[in-house]
Amino acid sequence: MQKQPFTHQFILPPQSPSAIPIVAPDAVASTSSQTDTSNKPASKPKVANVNAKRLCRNVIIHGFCKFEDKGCEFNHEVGIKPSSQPSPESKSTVRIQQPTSTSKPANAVSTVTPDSVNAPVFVPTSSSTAITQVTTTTEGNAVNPSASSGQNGYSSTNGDGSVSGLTNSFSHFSMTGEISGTASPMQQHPPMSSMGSMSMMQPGPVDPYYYMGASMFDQQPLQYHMHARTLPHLANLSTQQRALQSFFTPDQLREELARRNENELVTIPARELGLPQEVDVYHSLYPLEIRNQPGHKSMFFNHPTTAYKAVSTVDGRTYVLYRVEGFRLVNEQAMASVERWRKIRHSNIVSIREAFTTRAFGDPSVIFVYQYHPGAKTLLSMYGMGNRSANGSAPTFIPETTLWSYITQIASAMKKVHKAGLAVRSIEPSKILVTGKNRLRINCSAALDVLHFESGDGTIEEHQQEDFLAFGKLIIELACNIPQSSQNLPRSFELVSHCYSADIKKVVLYLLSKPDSTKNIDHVISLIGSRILHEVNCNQSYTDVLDHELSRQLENGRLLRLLTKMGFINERAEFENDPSWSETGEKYIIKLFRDYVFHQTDDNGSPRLDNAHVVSCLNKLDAGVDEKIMLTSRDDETSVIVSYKEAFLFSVSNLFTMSAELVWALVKNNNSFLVKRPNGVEFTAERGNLTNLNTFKYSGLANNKAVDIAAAPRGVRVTLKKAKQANKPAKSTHSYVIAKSRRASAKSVANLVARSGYRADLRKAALARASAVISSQAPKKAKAVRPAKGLRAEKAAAKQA
Ligand SMILES: Nc1ncnc2c1ncn2[C@@H]1O[C@H](COP(=O)(O)OP(=O)(O)OP(=O)(O)O)[C@@H](O)[C@H]1O
Repeated sequence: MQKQPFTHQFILPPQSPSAIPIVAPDAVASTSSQTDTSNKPASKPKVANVNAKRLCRNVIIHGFCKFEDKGCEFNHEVGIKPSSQPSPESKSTVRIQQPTSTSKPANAVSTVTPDSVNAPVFVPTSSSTAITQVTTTTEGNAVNPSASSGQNGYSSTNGDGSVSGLTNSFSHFSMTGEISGTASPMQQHPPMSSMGSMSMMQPGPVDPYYYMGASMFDQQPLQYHMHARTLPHLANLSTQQRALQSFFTPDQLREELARRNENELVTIPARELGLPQEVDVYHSLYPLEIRNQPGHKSMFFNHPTTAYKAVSTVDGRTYVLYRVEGFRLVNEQAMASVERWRKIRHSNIVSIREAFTTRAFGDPSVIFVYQYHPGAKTLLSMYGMGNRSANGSAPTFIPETTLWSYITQIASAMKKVHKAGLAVRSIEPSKILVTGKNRLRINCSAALDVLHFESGDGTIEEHQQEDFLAFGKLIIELACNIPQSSQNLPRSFELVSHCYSADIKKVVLYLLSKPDSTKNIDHVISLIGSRILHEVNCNQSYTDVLDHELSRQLENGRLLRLLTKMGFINERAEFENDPSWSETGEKYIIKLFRDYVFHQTDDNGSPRLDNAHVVSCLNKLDAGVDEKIMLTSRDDETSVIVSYKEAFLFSVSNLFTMSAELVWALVKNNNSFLVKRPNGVEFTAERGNLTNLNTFKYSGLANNKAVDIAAAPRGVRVTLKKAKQANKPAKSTHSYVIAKSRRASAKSVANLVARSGYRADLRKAALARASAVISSQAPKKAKAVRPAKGLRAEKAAAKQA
């Protein structure tokens, strides 16, 4: 059966809620009606009944009626408006006037149901086709995806947004196969043809997108690829979405680390503070606390003391100098205990570096040098024990888990010290530092051993027993959070029993019990028991958190390396006149890629600061994905389509074509082969370095031509670097195995390295290395053992017997 030719009339089934029947304007309708009428067979009998005026349901549903010529009594004249006698179905349909070139549907928007926005969105049949169209525009204006919408191939609407303009713009996407050139399979069997067979829409020359509704084309299409959507509120993020902050270190941790850095870096010219410029090898002294009363005696040292932060000229690190003022050290032997303390490494002890006497402050002073923990506070200042006695404020109780954590840490430190045959002697709220969340470190180790050496105030065992008492008092003071609370023990125990579990009291009672030779730290640890496990668990969980943070920073490091690489390559002064960096060279792509990543602009030419775009581009570059992007020059004259993979390869190859001097400048202090010796000599273990010295001449990493000599299963293997294949690791070297006599091998090595003009400057080093390798392969001579005589012979005989 022959299908009805396409007309301007669509009558869609009323059952479909989103269907929009489109009716031709009256003029057209009447014309077509007349035409249809004229074409009607004259013999067709006029049906006098009512049905003759009603539109056939087949026409409504299918667009035609196969019984039209077989006696169907309904009206098949689709051009005639059935409004004269509307069918029940037609009442529910929404009608849109078809726009003509002269009349724009002013009320079209208002008559269209909201569902009409669900009309299919325009999708070009092939992106590459679209891009080719765009890039080879006859006006010579290559189009940047980030350029204005007028050039993006989507909006060739007239300034007034008229539909005629739109029809033209889409004409080359027509599905009728009428476009020039070979029709794609898609065009030969357009999807709409199947719709046509359903009589929803007939295939024909009319733009199939027309019915999408004129109102959709009145506005400029949004550039979805240009504008990142605003993220939903933090509370509404779905599982795959992440807030921007989640890519970086949490604020609290960052703040803490930044504060520590600041503490470490802060400095004031020593002269302003009336301090010496240098004390021994330390400079940039900065007092860690301001003393209001000069000559204030420390309760602990029983001497005026001051703590300074200072930088060592030896290793550039920051340390704390504890100055005990006006102390004359008579016996040099006193310093011996410092050596023993230096060997103690424990996470809850501030390690001591050295101690010395000085007159740099104008008086005889003893200086103890300790590791610096930026931002550390003493337990005393942290819990305000000292201040509270003055202002009488109520004590705040330390949570029991925190108290157990403190007890565990101090017990652990004591165990280490006692095991080393020393006594802590500084378990005091003013000498215990808090260096992180609930992290304690016992400070001022060795100080009393040195200062009280002369007076000989007791044995190590006695001091260890004192440690137990000091520990017990500390727990009482922390638990009650009242200074000197250990002096009123019955009252303090009452308070402790009231606020904490009985286990704490048990530990304190043991610690404060009469000194006894059987009293030891192991017993204290057994009393702490399972609390230690809790502490270990907490610490490991915290380590996991920090590990996680570290791994995220690792990703940042990777991206930074990529950025650094691009930074090294782009806009180098020495490439200014290099033709391979011209506007057409392959290296130019890296420049364009940089612009694509960082210098995108919006329609108004304002910079787009889209972090997600930058991170995504760099990740794709790093992974070398095949996705293609169009890079456009700043003057819009050149457009290149490359994949991330190609861009990655260009960037790598260009990095390797950097000058050897530049590579050396980059790697000389930062490479994984470096072996630094304490005496200042730097060795390196990279291949291609004949002397293993970290110098430019011998560097196997930096030099384009380098020689490596190593032992082969037989003879020596000489490997030469191929300068031209530097960016292809598999092909970048050439190896020769020389298995000859020592002299002949030396000659061959010299020929390879020097006579060919490869690296004459390495001749001597190459010969020395080859000789050493050959020597190492020579069979070892058995040592002639002297026969034993005399006493030795007798001893040997006795041994054997
Ligand atoms: N190793 C260190 N790292 C960082 N800061 C430290 C270190 N040692 C001490 N401090 C800081 O120096 C300041 C002074 O320490 P000091 O031991 O003199 O405390 P103090 O309360 O004044 O005791 P005292 O009453 O005995 O003088 C403290 O605020 C402490 O935070």
